[in-house]
Order: sequence, then structure tokens, then C-alpha cells
Amino acid sequence: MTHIVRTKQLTRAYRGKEVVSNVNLNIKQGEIYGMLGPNGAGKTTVMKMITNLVKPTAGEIEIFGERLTDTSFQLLARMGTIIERPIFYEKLTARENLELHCEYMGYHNKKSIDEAFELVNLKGIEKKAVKEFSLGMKQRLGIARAITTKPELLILDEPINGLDPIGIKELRDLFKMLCKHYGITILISSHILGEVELIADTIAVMNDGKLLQEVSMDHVAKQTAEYIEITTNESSKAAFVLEKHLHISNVRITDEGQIRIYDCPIPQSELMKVLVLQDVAIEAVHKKKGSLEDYFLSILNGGGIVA
Ligand SMILES: Nc1ncnc2c1ncn2[C@@H]1O[C@H](COP(=O)(O)OP(=O)(O)OP(=O)(O)O)[C@@H](O)[C@H]1O
Repeated sequence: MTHIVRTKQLTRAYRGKEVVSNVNLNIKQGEIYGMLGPNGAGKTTVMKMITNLVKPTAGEIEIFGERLTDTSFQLLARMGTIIERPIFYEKLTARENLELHCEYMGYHNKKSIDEAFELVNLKGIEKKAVKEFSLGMKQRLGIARAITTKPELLILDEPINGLDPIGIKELRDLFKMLCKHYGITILISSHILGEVELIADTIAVMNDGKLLQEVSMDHVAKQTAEYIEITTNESSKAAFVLEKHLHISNVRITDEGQIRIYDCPIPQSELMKVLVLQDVAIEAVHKKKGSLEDYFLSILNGGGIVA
């Protein structure tokens, strides 16, 4: 598996206080990687270090397989970024802003500016001065600017802040499309679970400067799958019966002694019949679905869900 970004023990301290501590990220080529965490978790600082805006106190960053240093201009030219709010020359038009950006980046394919405007749905208004743009339009212009130079890696810090639901959906679709059709790897941060879960392939959960978990959404989906929960004070016997008589082994016994059956291959009624016939005393049976929110809260609270 090729990794586009890897950080090793990445750490940053301000006045002796670590705001990012020993963070190891592994961002794979072609994926959308979501950094999730409350305000102040350290997400922006990690992104600033990856884009050379802030120097790490300790640790290493590897981008496109090369170690990032003070002079890694070639590596930085392969990235498109929006860190914190995108800043523009307000009196200039949207197009002039992008043209200036291309000049600054030494990128000389002006046609890509038209493509970028089209992709972010700003075609037709690119001759307007940026000062007339709404917040949502500025966010989209920021993304247009980040993609004009055809980056291989997009780094977007809270890109959907302040957008309305339609704007959010448009950007979500755009990110997926950039990833799928253009093969761009995207690192995106957010403090809102619902935003990240809908687009990310991998999620890094951060809190208080630490990476609590790096997990694939496929894994999370399994953790939050449907299950049948049986309440009994004979959980070991029940698990034995399930295995012996029904060959059901995808079972977990909770701390409270309930049995959770994942991917149950037979109807609930049949399951009950067999347990009752084998003399297992059952108090209750429920069909349940693990919630994604609970899953992440359990990570944030230092728990973690065991498969
Ligand atoms: N230049 C700085 N000097 C001192 N402390 C800083 C500096 N930049 C960031 N911090 C502190 O580092 C911590 C992490 O900030 P950071 O902006 O990386 O978090 P975040 O997860 O991106 O949150 P947010 O979404 O609020 O920006 C915060 O406590 C912040 O106050």
C-alpha cells in the first residue's frame, strides 16, 4: 500500500506545552482521510506542520515517500491547501486571484483555472470582485484555488464551515469526485462526525493533541453493524448452544453479560426456539444497531469497542 503522507511521532509544543503529541498518521494514496476531533484537538497544527507552515518540535513527516524539510518546495508544489480561512485579495476578481496564485506557484496552464471554476460551480461569476462573495462562495473559491495547480494531495482544514446544507452536499460530492476521477488524495479536518463519516475512507480521531485512533470506515461499519442482543444470566451456556447447535460464532458477551450476535444467519424466532429447547433462560431479546456516535464517543472517552 502506497502512503502519500506518513507522520512519525509528530510533536509540536508552544512555550513548553505540547499541543500535538507523538502523532502517527498513515494516509494512503487515493483515499479521503478525515481528521476528527473537538476544537483545540490539534488538527490545524498537524496540517500546518504537513504544509511546512509550522515546524515540528519533534518527529518526522514523509510526503510522497520523501522526508519533508525546510526546502521541500517540490513536494509542497504537489499539494493544494486551505488551512484555516482562505485569504484573498478582496478587490481583485476571483479569476485574478487564481491567476496570481498560478503565477506564484509557477504553474502555467491557465486552462486549469476555467476547469477549477467549473468544478466548484463558480463559472460565470469569476469576474466578480471577491469582496462581493458570500462565505460559501469564498470557501468554494478557496477549493478552486487549491485545485487549479492539479495537486496530488489536497489538505482542507474545516472546508465546510459556515456552509448551508446544499453547499455542504455540493462540496462533499466534489471531494468524492476529485478523489475518484482525478485520483487526488484528500486530507480533511472537521469537528463534526456527521461530515466526516459521509466521505472519509479512514478516520483519525484526535483529542488534546493526541491521536486516539486511526481506523478505516469499513472497520467502523462492522463495529456499528446490526446485532441481536439476548439478555440472560446464562450467557456462557447460551454462547455454547449457539455455537454447537446453530454454528453461530460471531458472538460477543458484553460486560453486563448480554450476548450480542452479529450477522445472525437465521430468523430471530428460530434462534429463540433453539435456546429455549436447550433450557437457556432468556429475559429479553432485542434487535439493535450500534451507533457511530457511540463508537466515537467511546474512543474519545478512552474506551474503545471490542469486536
Ligand atoms: N501559535 C500558537 N501559539 C500557542 N498555542 C497555539 C498556537 N497555535 C495553536 N495553539 C494551541 O494549540 C492547540 C491546538 O490548536 P489547533 O488549532 O491545532 O486545534 P484544532 O483541532 O485545529 O482546533 P480548531 O478547529 O479550533 O482550530 C489549541 O489549544 C491552541 O490554542
